[in-house]
Amino acid sequence: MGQAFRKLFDSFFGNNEMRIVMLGLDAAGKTTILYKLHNGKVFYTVSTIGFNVEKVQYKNVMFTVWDIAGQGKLRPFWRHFFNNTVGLIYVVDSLDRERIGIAKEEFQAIIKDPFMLNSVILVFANKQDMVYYPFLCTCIIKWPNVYLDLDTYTI
Ligand SMILES: Nc1nc2c(ncn2[C@@H]2O[C@H](COP(=O)(O)OP(=O)(O)OP(=O)(O)O)[C@@H](O)[C@H]2O)c(=O)[nH]1
Ligand SMILES: [Mg+2]
Repeated sequence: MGQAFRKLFDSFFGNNEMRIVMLGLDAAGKTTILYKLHNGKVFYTVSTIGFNVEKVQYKNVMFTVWDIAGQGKLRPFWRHFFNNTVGLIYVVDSLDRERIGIAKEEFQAIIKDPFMLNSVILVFANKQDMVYYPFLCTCIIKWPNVYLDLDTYTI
């Protein structure tokens, strides 16, 4: 499990079962990450219709990680998963420059939702293995509980 994910999971010390949602545009890599977190393996994936859910044990805490479909027509359903959520992993495809504006708008809509106001947030810049010039992190973190993660982590 990579440093970015450890940082997120460590912030929940003291509780014994928690729910985390993983969101992002279609093909960002959410399902791939879910199964890598769950059992360390990368599987062939098809675009999710609905959601996948797996338990991820970290130290003595059990996380239930919900990977929700990211296709445009399915995004209106995201908000139904916000209740009782302690953490958000927002996955961005670093190669998908064309839709970075849409990814930003969707992210802004999520963090404005009243159910998400106290969530810990990890923004994960995925597919860094394919980026010719790896990101230099020069971003300003404005939101109080956002970890902006642009390092070349592998999970
Ligand atoms: N090169 C590279 N490809 C990746 C990475 N993560 C995922 N992919 C590929 O990206 C494609 C989409 O991955 P998924 O995990 O299915 O994407 P998703 O976010 O679950 O998409 P939806 O289910 O449609 O919301 C697949 O072909 C993956 O193999 C990565 O870190 N690097
Ligand atoms: Mg998926």
